[in-house]
Amino acid sequence: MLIARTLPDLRDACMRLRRHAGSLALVPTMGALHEGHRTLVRRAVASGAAAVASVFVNPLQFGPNEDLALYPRDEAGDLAALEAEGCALAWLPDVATMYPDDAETTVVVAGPAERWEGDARPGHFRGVATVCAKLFGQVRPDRAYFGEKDWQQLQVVKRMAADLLLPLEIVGVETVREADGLALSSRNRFLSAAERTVAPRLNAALRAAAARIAAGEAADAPLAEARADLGAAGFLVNYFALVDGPSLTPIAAAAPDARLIAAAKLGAVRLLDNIPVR
Ligand SMILES: Nc1ncnc2c1ncn2[C@@H]1O[C@H](COP(=O)(O)OP(=O)(O)OP(=O)(O)O)[C@@H](O)[C@H]1O
Ligand SMILES: CC(C)(CO)[C@@H](O)C(=O)[O-]
Ligand code: BAL
Repeated sequence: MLIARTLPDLRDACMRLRRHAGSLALVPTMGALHEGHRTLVRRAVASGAAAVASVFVNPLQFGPNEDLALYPRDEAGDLAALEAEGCALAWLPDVATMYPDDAETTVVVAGPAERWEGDARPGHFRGVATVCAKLFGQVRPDRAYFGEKDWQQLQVVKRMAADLLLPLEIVGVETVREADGLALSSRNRFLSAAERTVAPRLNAALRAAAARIAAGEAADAPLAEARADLGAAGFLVNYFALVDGPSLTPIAAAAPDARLIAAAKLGAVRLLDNIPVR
């Protein structure tokens, strides 16, 4: 596996890989890689392209009171995992490369970036869209892989790529879960043992509400009951909503592309999850 830490090294590696494999597939990550990330890399490798994974903890997507300083970092473990999955190139830029002092441009997506995570984390999607636009410009991949676990992020990146006429395909990959339903996330390691036993209830509440809504019930009561049950179990529910999947606008009942999305805090850890309603 090649490792690039500077733009000249990245350009050289990408040119060689493109010549050899014909196409490039990018997996953007913030490191602390787990089976969810590894699944994205496997999907990229299976596409026949040379897989490029970026590892960059992006300061622009963290709010002033968020966990940037505490975000888990494990470069040696990340490189070993990427190599084991057949990744061709690891791109490990530093902050000065991604955000030169004289930079004056950021990317702001409206529509799917509004509401939900957009409300809970002001500026977050500006940071995500900006860093993804830069990564796409640096690597020039034919495809980029994102997890459905961060559903709203996936829709924001798809919207940005379409609106800016970027010549790449954005591929969504189904959420990888623990056996008890908890979506894998780098932040799960901060759950206490007691919180870890409660955490799968978020996914269970989504599945219970989805079954009722898919059976024809209006969303109000299942959503209200899910919020109340999760509150009683110790979650601080941020949102638990039925939306149109691509646009993230709230809807009142089942529809094609309907999706249940939720964010809830358990102790210090903010958990995200979502599932289709069908
Ligand atoms: N359980 C999962 N299943 C599928 N994809 C995932 C999963 N967890 C993360 N990803 C995807 O991996 C990519 C990188 O995510 P990131 O590095 O933020 O990891 P994370 O585990 O989501 O961390 P965080 O704790 O910040 O949510 C994103 O496209 C994300 O959606
Ligand atoms: C897409 C991403 C790598 C951009 O920093 C990040 O938001 C993430 O890890 O999901
Ligand atoms: N997985 C989304 C990145 C973040 O929480 O900032």
